[in-house]
Amino acid sequence: MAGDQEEQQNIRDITENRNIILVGMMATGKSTVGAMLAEELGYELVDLDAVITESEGRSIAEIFAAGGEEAFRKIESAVLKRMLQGERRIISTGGGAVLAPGNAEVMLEQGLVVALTATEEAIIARVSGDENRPLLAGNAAERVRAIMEQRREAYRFAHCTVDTTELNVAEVSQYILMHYRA
Ligand SMILES: Nc1ncnc2c1ncn2[C@@H]1O[C@H](COP(=O)(O)OP(=O)(O)OP(=O)(O)O)[C@@H](O)[C@H]1O
Ligand SMILES: O=C(O)C1=C[C@@H](O)[C@@H](O)[C@H](O)C1
Ligand SMILES: [Mg+2]
Repeated sequence: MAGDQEEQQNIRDITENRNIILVGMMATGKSTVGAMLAEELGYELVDLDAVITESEGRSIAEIFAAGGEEAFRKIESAVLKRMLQGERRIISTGGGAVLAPGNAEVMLEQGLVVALTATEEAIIARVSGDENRPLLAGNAAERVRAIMEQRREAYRFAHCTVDTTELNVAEVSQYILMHYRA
């Protein structure tokens, strides 16, 4: 292959096999959009919360109940780093996977990092009636507001950001694919 062509092929190989890593607040759609992207691209879907639950043999609520948030974050960081060692993966992280020091840097190295956002109102509506998020126990709307305030800067490190408030899941996926293929 001539030099130029070879370089072009290398660039294509790198970009085409790159992981896509979805970060963002709870209920911005990381799991749902991740599943659609994996289907579209024929990539492996890695839903971090699901991998943690499976490898621990316990629910997220049980992990929080036994060791608190700190114990959960340790497990989450270890699983995240393990899952990032691969390619052609769609990695839907949990909402707090960006919090532990160093995780953001590893994500940026290992793929295209896309932050999903939504307004407080949209998030509160999407989590209503869902009991599976220990950090939202009690008054879920209050907890969403407090956590969003705490994490105001936490998702800014991403390569790009998509506001999902007015988009459906298919529209969010298409938008990400456009960025990925660009
Ligand atoms: N763009 C969207 N428009 C409307 N509803 C959505 C959208 N994206 C996701 N939802 C709905 O919001 C709920 C939460 O979505 P999902 O579980 O994908 O969020 P998540 O970001 O993975 O949350 P978590 O951080 O807790 O894992 C689901 O009921 C899903 O169908
Ligand atoms: O935002 C968070 O901190 C969390 C989000 C979920 O995906 C789970 O990872 C867990 O409930 C914690
Ligand atoms: Mg999820």
